Amino acid sequence: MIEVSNLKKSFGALDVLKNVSFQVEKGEVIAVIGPSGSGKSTMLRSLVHLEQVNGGSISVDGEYLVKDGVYSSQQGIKQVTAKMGMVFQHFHLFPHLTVRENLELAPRLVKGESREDSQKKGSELLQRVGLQDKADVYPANLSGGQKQRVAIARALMMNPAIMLFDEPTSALDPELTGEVLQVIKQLASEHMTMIVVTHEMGFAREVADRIIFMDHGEIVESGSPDQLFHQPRFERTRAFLQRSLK
Ligand SMILES: Nc1ncnc2c1ncn2[C@@H]1O[C@H](COP(=O)(O)OP(=O)(O)OP(=O)(O)O)[C@@H](O)[C@H]1O
Repeated sequence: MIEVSNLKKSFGALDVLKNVSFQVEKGEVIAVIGPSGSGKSTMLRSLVHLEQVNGGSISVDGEYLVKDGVYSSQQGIKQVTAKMGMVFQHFHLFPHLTVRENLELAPRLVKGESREDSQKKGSELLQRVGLQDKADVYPANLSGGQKQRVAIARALMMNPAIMLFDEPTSALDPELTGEVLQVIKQLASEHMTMIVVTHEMGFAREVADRIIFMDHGEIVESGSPDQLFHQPRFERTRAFLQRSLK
């Protein structure tokens, strides 16, 4: 359903993505791992047009965001990016809005949903992430784990077909990562299509259907967690895993 081919992205003279290609099927959970600076975030951000690529193609369900380096019309870009919800490392909640208002803003403004509909959906999603009692609280009064769960609920408000997570637990104290990973696991069990950039190897092993290992702007190896964690032929991923577990 997501098809990425020969993606290229440079920042000045720095080639950050070099011919990145992969596909994600409906319902698949992909974990993207790799050293710092390998291009994981840039790849993810390119999918939702937060980065403009220099070449290659991205399509979702056959609709192109960019084809051979040429972007679709504004309308086309909107249609493709609307299929994806994104969750960032640093939450990106609106600080001047309550939790409920953070959730309801985009559905009302972008989709023109009625107050009644967005309130109903907001309450359901807050319940789902275990924060029904925080609806009228401002982000400053939430823990990092709670903020991230609000960010996930906010992304789900737009009914995305695909959820993208960019290191969703990296900014959290270790004791708060579990509550966020639990919500992502719940989505995986409901067969939400997801791409999760993560440094949480245990999570990648447990939840991902497939792991993509990126290094220096390339997908170096990819396979099931079992393959990557245990088979000798995936030696570069294994070497990385051993380094990161030290
Ligand atoms: N806006 C930018 N301008 C210039 N260079 C950038 C920009 N964004 C990213 N880079 C560079 O691109 C490279 C890849 O960055 P990216 O954030 O995609 O890596 P990453 O694999 O997600 O790293 P990390 O795990 O540390 O988040 C890095 O060398 C980074 O410094």
